[in-house]
Amino acid sequence: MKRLRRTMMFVPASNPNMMVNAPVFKPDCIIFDLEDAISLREKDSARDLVAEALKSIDYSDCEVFVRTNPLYTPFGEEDVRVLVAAGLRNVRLPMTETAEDIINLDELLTEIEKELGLENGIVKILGAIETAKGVINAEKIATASTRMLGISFGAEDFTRTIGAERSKSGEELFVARSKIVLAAAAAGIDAIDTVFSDINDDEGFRKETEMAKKLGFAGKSIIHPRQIKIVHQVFTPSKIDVDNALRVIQAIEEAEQKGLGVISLDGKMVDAPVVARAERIVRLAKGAGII
Ligand SMILES: CC(C)(COP(=O)(O)OP(=O)(O)OC[C@H]1O[C@@H](n2cnc3c(N)ncnc32)[C@H](O)[C@@H]1OP(=O)(O)O)[C@@H](O)C(=O)NCCC(=O)NCCSC(=O)C[C@@](O)(CC(=O)O)C(=O)O
Ligand SMILES: [Mg+2]
Repeated sequence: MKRLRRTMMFVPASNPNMMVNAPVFKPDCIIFDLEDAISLREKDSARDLVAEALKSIDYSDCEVFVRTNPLYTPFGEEDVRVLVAAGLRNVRLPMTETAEDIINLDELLTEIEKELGLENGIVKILGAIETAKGVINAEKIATASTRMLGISFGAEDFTRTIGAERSKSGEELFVARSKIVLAAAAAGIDAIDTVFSDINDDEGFRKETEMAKKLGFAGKSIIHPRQIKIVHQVFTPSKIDVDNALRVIQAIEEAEQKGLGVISLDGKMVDAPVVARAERIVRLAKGAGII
């Protein structure tokens, strides 16, 4: 079954306490961060900490990613080499701006997999798009490698690159968000929305999360455990949604037996796209364990 990626929680890779506790909060995914949350002085020790954590802590209830440093920095290649050897299977590549950025990582992973005797392609990539150039190239990035499992949006860096202030209403992000969702959908991979930095503003966070869901994102990057519940509430179908979806599927199955492809249910047309949406809701509900 397709994995749920409603929450991707950043955990600074210099904080052993947070690294140990992160799975207890049950985010769908954990991202150990070696990039912006780690100072230059700590880059090597943080990488070693992640390697140790991957080898010794059971993260099996969460999907684990590492946000490595970009490959154009002195740390990126070493991050990937050391951590794949320690068991990492998902790389979140920051500041992805072109298809070449992904292709370079793909080639490095191919080389490392060969050296370690791993199956070719076992390590997957999530490309983090967080610049104007990255947004413009989103379609090419999303299809640059068969390893791609998603693309994410990073609004903090993005607003910096376009010279805008980040607002809570998010008008300055609308086009970029939609472009990322479209690129991911066309490539058949997940789109993950950006972080919301004001940990204490639950109402603002919920609004932004609801908007991300409406736009078509599969989930949201987060920075604090208290944001998990809100995202899971928003991205998990409600009981009413699930009941309606099950009724739609049952109604269309009965109709098909009578040779009908389109019917009406409670005064609303039910045809193939409506059924496909209902099936998606059931899949999400099953993934979330509520069916
Ligand atoms: C903000 C704060 C310091 C607050 O900490 P505080 O300790 O004051 O919080 P408290 O409320 O006291 O925590 C209560 C209990 O929860 C534990 N706890 C808290 N947070 C936890 C956590 N994340 N994981 C596990 N455990 C956690 C804590 O250890 C404590 O446990 P305990 O002591 O046992 O009670 C902390 O959350 C934190 O560091 N967050 C991650 C920050 C980060 O990684 N930023 C970089 C990624 S974004 C970026 O780069 C932008 C981007 O690139 C994005 C893109 O591209 O997508 C772009 O451009 O947009
Ligand atoms: Mg960033």
